[in-house]
Amino acid sequence: MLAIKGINQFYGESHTLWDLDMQIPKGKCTVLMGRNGVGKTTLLQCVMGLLPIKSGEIVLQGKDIAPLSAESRARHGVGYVPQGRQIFSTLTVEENLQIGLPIRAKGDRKIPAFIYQLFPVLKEMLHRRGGDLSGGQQQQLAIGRALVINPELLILDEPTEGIQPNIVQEIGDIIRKLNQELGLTVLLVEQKLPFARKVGDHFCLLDRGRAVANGDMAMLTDDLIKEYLTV
Ligand SMILES: Nc1ncnc2c1ncn2[C@@H]1O[C@H](COP(=O)(O)OP(=O)(O)OP(=O)(O)O)[C@@H](O)[C@H]1O
Repeated sequence: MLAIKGINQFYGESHTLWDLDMQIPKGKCTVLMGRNGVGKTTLLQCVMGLLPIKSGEIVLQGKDIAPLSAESRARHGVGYVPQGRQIFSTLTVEENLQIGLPIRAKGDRKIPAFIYQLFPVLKEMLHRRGGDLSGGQQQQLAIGRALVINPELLILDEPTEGIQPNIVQEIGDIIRKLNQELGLTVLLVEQKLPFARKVGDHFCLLDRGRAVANGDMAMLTDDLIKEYLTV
């Protein structure tokens, strides 16, 4: 689905991603893992076109999208749930959802009903301000907003960060459902190992801006965890 080929990224003089290769298999849920500061968010932002890369390719279904704008990448079917959710707190739930509508085909610019079926709370709170929602509700809104563009690839940056445990499980169930029932390919950053194991089919490990290991989730051994994840 997505092949990241030899990308290098810099913040000014600071070389952050190094010759990074990664494969995100179609129809699978891939969990991107690594300690704080290894470059996970930077990588997702490069894929989304929110940060420039110095070299390399980002190939989505056979096409290099690296030269394209962020908006154009969304039009190619890449949905994004950013770290910290980035809900517009003074806009209503409905207005937050409407942000993705211009990406949809002309004549079909309405919020798809399945989003309210997945997240009934959004329907109930349609006219409330985003800032009035709880953390868990805001995360549901952020996922719902990303789904408005009908993505084929959904990218989520730490969707469980700062969320109550009972809602974490709900978010996990929804990610599985999007992946298994609606067929979305999912790439998510996750720090919590039990959650990663529960929702992920596949893992990729980053260490200091380099991809160091990947494979089926069952291959995430204690040795790898000790070397690249344990703080
Ligand atoms: N805007 C920026 N300017 C300069 N350096 C940055 C910037 N954003 C991140 N960095 C640095 O780039 C490196 C990678 O950061 P990044 O946020 O991608 O890591 P991460 O793995 O997502 O970490 P976390 O798990 O804490 O979110 C870190 O050393 C960080 O300090």
